[in-house]
Amino acid sequence: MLPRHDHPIAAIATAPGRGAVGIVRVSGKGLAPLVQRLCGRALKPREATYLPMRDAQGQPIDHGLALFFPGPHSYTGEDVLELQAHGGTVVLQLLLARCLEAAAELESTGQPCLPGLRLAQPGEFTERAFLNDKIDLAQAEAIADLIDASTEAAARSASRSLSGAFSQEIHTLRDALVRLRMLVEATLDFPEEDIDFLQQADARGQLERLQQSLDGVLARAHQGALLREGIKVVIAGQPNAGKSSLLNALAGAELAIVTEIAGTTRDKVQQTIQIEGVPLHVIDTAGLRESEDTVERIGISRAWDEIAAADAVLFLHDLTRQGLDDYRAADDAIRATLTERLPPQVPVIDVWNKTDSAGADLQAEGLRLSARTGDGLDALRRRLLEVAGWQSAPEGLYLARARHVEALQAVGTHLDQAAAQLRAAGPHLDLLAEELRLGQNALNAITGEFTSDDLLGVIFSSFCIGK
Ligand SMILES: Nc1nc2c(c(=O)[nH]1)N(C=O)[C@@H](CNc1ccc(C(=O)N[C@@H](CCC(=O)O)C(=O)O)cc1)CN2
Ligand SMILES: Nc1nc2c(ncn2[C@@H]2O[C@H](COP(=O)(O)OP(=O)(O)OP(=O)(O)O)[C@@H](O)[C@H]2O)c(=O)[nH]1
Repeated sequence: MLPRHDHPIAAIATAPGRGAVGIVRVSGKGLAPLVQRLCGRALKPREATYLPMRDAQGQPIDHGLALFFPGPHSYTGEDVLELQAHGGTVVLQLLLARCLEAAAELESTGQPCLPGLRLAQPGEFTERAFLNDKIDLAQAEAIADLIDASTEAAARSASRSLSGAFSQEIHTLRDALVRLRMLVEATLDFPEEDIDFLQQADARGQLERLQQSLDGVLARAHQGALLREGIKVVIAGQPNAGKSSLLNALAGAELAIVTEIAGTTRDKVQQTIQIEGVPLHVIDTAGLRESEDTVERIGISRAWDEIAAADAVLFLHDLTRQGLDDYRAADDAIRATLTERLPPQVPVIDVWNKTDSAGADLQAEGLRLSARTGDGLDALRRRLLEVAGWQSAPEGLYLARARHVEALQAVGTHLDQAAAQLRAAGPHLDLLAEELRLGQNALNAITGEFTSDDLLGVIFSSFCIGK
């Protein structure tokens, strides 16, 4: 059996459903005979040809455009054939089936080319582009992110990553790291050169500059990841504080049910809102209180599950009730449980709601707003962005993933260890060399050099079919 990547692959490349035009795409080595069989003629490279696309009996399935990209000058780096037909589900299915059938016919006539044309798995075209060095891993991820982008800012920065802006920064870091490694390795190989040699070459200065550049890239990657992934904000508080009203006000739509009856919200309601292009996944939860009602108790237990998984918690209070002892006691109890269950780095934002109907003399710390009138919402939006760590989009931002941020943090840890060795009185040069090597590995994992097959599988399988 051939290795997976040696089989030619075929798929419908356009979104399922009706469309003006739909594309069936085939990629593999040596597709020319298949082109001949499917199109009844050879095609000029990279030129659209209008022709009938026929079934096995010679009956036309459709009339459309055929395009042949001989490898390596194609999306995947292999031969690519595109059949651009009318975008109906059945037409495209028939064309796809015809491709598989024509390949099987060629095989049965003993043609040595084109063994085992099969349906492509999700992301497999792009995976081939990666394996054939058309793009690196960060660029492949940017393709998926561009397709999935839900805001203009996300799309523009994914496009910048795709054209290599992020990869370029990684290469620059890696080049500097490799220079430093060469210096250290040379010192290891020639022990008589000893530590003076490193001092003369200003190894410490080189490492410091590298750490500074890394910090810059990390900050930008973090912003890019924020733009892609957003943060999860959970609105929590006692029943009737106005949590559902606040979600609705932030979303600008009546999503969650609002009533004056305490305990209205039973199950979580989630909405992604955007502030300056940053996606915030806001979740309204059941009001927190002691309850005998079975359904409400399940809702409250789910609320705590959501809170435990939050990046930030909006602790909502009712200004009109802040003077009541019972109310304050219940809030204190909630705060105690929040402190107990939340990791210390998760911020809790205190927000007092219903300013429109509370007296001016009331004292309360935290933000004040009215979900009803919208007063104070802008300040809350700004606070949320601040908590998310968003520093208003710098020019030329690129999209990044949490995976990239984690890898860059790992590089930082190795560089810190390396710096500690360099500063030590009797530095262990072999340990220093090892930290630098590990740092380089972590950088390589971003662009996909020496990345494990498992990780590649996870990344590409999240693509859509035909991509
Ligand atoms: N019809 C169609 N549109 C599409 C795609 C496609 O596969 N088919 N793409 C699929 O995602 C994207 C474009 N991606 C592509 C990337 C490289 C090449 C290509 O032919 N590259 C050659 C030549 C480059 C050049 O002339 O500068 C090469 O790399 O050598 C084609 C499409 C978006 N639009
Ligand atoms: N005056 C005033 N009333 C508000 C405001 N926000 C919400 N309310 C009212 O407070 C009551 C409760 O609002 P909800 O949004 O359902 O409160 P909740 O916190 O989701 O309640 P549960 O689902 O019971 O947990 C409703 O009668 C709302 O109209 C506000 O800003 N001002």
